[in-house]
Amino acid sequence: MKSMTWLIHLMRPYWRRILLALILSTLTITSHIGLMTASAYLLARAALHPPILDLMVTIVGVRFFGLSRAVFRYFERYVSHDVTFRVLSQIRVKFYEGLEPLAPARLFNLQSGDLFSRIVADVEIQQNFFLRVIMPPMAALLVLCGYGLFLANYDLRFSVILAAGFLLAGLGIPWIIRSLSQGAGRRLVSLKAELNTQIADSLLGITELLAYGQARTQLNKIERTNEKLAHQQRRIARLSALSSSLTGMLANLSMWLILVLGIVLVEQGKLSGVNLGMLALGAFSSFEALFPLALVPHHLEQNRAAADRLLELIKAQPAVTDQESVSPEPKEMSLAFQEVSFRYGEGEPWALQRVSFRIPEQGNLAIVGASGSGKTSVVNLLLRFWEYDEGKIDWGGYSLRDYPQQRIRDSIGVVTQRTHIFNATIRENLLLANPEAREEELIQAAQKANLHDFILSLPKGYDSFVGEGGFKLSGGQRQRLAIARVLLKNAPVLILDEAVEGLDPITERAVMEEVYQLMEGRTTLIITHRLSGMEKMNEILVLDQGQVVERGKHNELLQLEGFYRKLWDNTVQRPPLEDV
Ligand SMILES: Nc1ncnc2c1ncn2[C@@H]1O[C@H](COP(=O)(O)OP(=O)(O)OP(=O)(O)O)[C@@H](O)[C@H]1O
Repeated sequence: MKSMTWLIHLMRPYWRRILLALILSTLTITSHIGLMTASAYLLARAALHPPILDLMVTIVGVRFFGLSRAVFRYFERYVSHDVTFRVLSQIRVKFYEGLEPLAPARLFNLQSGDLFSRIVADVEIQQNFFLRVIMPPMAALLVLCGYGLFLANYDLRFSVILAAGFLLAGLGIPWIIRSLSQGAGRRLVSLKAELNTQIADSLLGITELLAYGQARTQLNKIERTNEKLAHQQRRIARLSALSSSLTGMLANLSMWLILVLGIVLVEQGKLSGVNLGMLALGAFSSFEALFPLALVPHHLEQNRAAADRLLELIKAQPAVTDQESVSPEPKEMSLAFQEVSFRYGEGEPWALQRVSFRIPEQGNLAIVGASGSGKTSVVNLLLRFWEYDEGKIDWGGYSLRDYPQQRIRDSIGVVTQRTHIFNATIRENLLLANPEAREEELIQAAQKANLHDFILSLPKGYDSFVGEGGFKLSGGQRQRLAIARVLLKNAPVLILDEAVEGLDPITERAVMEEVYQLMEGRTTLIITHRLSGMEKMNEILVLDQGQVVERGKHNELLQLEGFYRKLWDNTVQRPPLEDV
């Protein structure tokens, strides 16, 4: 129910347009009724051969209703779709507003296909809410009142027959269809989401599927889900056809009942014979308002299921929330962890336990350790993606929690192993870090990152497209682009999280040289499990299972003959770059 209240709340600002759409929809059906009644009356009168002038008003009426039906239909479609698309854009805005604070912590649990399905399909479904759920019953009610009153002018029993037909077709048939559909609407929504998830997953992993010869198996899985979806869609199509026939039958029945009653009244001299066809055909055509009603419960169910999925996400509690207090100004660009403990969720193992370190302004620190030891978790906390459970993180003399998240992120430049390159030009990818950067600054950053010459060698230089995920760039070029971004951002704090992971040894060392230059004048945290260049670091922290097991300088740690020594011995030692 909450989700329906949410949707209605979003529609409230457009109540004038909604009212107009409703009036236009009622007028369209009224014109249809008018056309049928006027035509039937005209035929009946014409059969009596009256003077042509007596028929003029009716002839004009037939022409008028014939035209007005088309005109009202046009404007009704225009206004109702305009309202629908306005509401859809509101939903999208609200959804993105709700989604943003959840990134990345709360979104990790969702598969990309599922998220995509919510963003696109679940939002799109809401276009049915006004067009197929709210408007049809209201228009039907107005038509019943209008034509019922018209019939009551001749005999109240006509109105009773019409009301009974409307009740059966407007409530009885939807009830039957709802019972027969047995939650098909909800299943359709979840099957579509499942199909999207499977397709997205398969596309992302297409290389692995091909390499392991599993493409056919995955395709079969998709086909099975697709078949289940098609089965549900066929069921809905059958029910839709059934509902149309039942409504048509009731329309005919009501028409016949009105006709029979009319004949009796004509025989009793209480009704003129020329009105007979008009009243019966008018009743028949008024059922046009009832055809969409049978599927209202089905659409409502789909809307609720999709809106529930949207609300589930945007009403989720963000992992980190900004405090109300005014943001302090850091006294200096230093960073300190004091006995910090953290885990990703209640009941999960500790990712960090009582970790302490301090990086003075413009100082540097490296955190090394085996895979899964908690290195990236340190970065996640510093960037305020997650909230730490115990201890204190201090930034420039104040608790990290005192700063708004954006304030912290504005001061940090990050180069990670998975630098995301957007499907745009090199220029646009660079400007992401500083949209105001001038051309000279752009070139300077690219030169310092050793990327400028490569960019110039491309046919369109800085305006060359790099493809989705930067597939036209090599691993080294991608990391250099990330370094150029950090240079452009010119942030006082630098975090390098496995920045050279996945690069060949020569490129790794070349990129590392650029990274070390980047460190100058910046407070730097390097996360790595490769130990080349560690002798340049002021302090090295060795993490194992979330705990600091060793700390000190490179040579001191080697002499300890402990964990670091083991890591060092297992790392292939490479000669300096000049010797390569
Ligand atoms: N989003 C998450 N939800 C739950 N647990 C997580 C999440 N991310 C990491 N972990 C767990 O936290 C622990 C520390 O992970 P972390 O990514 O910090 O290690 P790491 O040292 O950076 O590893 P790697 O070098 O492989 O990147 C691991 O046991 C990991 O399984």
